[in-house]
Amino acid sequence: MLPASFGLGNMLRQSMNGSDLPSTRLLRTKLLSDGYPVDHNFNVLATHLGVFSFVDNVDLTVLLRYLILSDCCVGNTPNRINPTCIPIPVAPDDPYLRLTGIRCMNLTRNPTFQERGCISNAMPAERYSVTTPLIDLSVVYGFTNERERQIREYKGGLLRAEQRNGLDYPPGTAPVCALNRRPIENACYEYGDAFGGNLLVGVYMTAMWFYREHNRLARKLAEINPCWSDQELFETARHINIAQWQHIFYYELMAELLGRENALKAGIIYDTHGYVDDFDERYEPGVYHEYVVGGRWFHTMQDGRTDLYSNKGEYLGTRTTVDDALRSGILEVNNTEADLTQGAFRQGSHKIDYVIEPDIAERVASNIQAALDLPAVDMQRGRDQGLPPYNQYRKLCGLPTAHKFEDLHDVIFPDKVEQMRRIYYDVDDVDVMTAIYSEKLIEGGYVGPTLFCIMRQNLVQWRKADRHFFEHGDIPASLTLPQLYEVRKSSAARLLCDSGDRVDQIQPRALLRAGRGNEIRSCKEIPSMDLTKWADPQCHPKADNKEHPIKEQEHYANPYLWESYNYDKK
Ligand code: HEM
Repeated sequence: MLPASFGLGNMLRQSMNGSDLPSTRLLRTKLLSDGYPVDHNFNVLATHLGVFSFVDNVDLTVLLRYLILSDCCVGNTPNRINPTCIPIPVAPDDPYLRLTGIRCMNLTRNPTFQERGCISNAMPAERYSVTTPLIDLSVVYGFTNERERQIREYKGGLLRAEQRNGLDYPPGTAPVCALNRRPIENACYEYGDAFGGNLLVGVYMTAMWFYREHNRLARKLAEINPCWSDQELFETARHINIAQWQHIFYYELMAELLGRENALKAGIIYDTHGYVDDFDERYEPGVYHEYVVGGRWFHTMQDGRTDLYSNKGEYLGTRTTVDDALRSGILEVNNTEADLTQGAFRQGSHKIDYVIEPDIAERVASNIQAALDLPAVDMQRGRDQGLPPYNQYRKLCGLPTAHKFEDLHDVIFPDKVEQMRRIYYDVDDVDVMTAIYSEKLIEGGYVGPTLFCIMRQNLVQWRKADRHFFEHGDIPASLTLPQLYEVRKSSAARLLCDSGDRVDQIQPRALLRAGRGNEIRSCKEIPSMDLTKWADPQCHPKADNKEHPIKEQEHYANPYLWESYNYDKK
């Protein structure tokens, strides 16, 4: 969003006085605390879909570099010689690590286009990422034609799957889970993106639901259109699957996190039953550096525990979330997938605030590294990706430039500003990610004003840049209006009912805690898509194929998702 800011030779930006910027571990421990508060609004399913959405549009292969291969903390001292090293110093009086002797956290720079010889070293370092930078289920389908060929069955439009207990599973042969130094349980799934897809529990559960959902859609479409080829079935199932993911992502997850009213005003979502033709060929599909750095704010909502529940709602136990990274095989041990799925919509997420769950703050790399503080890494990544100081984003986002620390009081709590004043040399040194972790939340949303401004820019850009965005009606491949109307019935609740492991009841707004107005109820009461709207006249020559007009009272395809908004309007 803004020109990159690096030091000489693309090293990390320096402080206004020419010294290194302060340790992000120091900033993190002074500004954010460790603790266990539970959110009253969101549940763990929102976290799962959130992290899945990021893996859908950016890759985390940088982890392979520093978790497995590098040592940027030789002898517990930050390595300043190796240019790929950006370790985080730990102060001797660190509140948690003072007794351990750990004085350095291992971290390497993101891979860049420069390293691959694609652009000159004289240009600002540019992060290299291989995933498609759109909301397009690339975790499930992959991001190359070659990978798509590997995961397709080439029969009935299906993705390759093994059937166990009446459920589809992708083949379980991906070698990537060997990176977790724990016993490998049976499977590590061949999702389209095998690394990203198996990475974290939220990702491999969500990838599983959408993988199965593809096959469910393909089988239904084959019943409706027996004359369709494998290719037609595959393309249409994938089109519907991506369309419903975009609907869930924009109208359910983002609408709740940013505030529905805010998202409407910003042109992120629309209050309409028709098409939204906002495709604009001047916009390029892409992910802003600020979006993937700023999005890390949601690490605050990540719980360190993933609870197991029976489908009657009885608490069965809990798992340590960070230990389950790269360990998707656990899903098929006993009833783990079914129990974690129940837990996902019954367990409150970690509260979205300034307190970080201790495992996320102290040992996010599980047993692979002695200590790793994720929010500190998040702040360091802002520097690694060349984000200029916070003051420049204030200007970009319509806030006045701060000339002294006290000027930050408009959007940051005074006690946090006071900490910043003590740690930074100059107000122009303040990192944008440090500020995102410190800003007061906007009215009706769960992000501060700078992150809102950043997310708005990317979310609007994705809609405008993606010719195939589900609400666009102006290309031959667009959904017809009756089909669009069906996609607008989709929801996370329906996805779990159709493609989760043994879900027969759920609350309609499944990302939110169950309770009054959002009671857990039978899946029969959760709106579902009518796939006969995809019936092909060529397979049904005698049928009445006229399109039926949509009635006004059917305005909102899934009334549950708009409930809070209509309530607020009243
Ligand atoms: C078990 C839970 C989670 C763990 C263990 C985890 C861990 C990580 C790690 C290790 C990184 C890379 C750190 C680096 O830059 O070197 C990362 C990046 C990131 N995470 Fe998480 N995370 C979790 C949940 C979430 C959630 C719930 C969200 C958002 C809803 C999220 C959003 C992000 C984003 C946006 C990035 C940056 C991606 C990139 O730049 O490639 N994470 N996370």
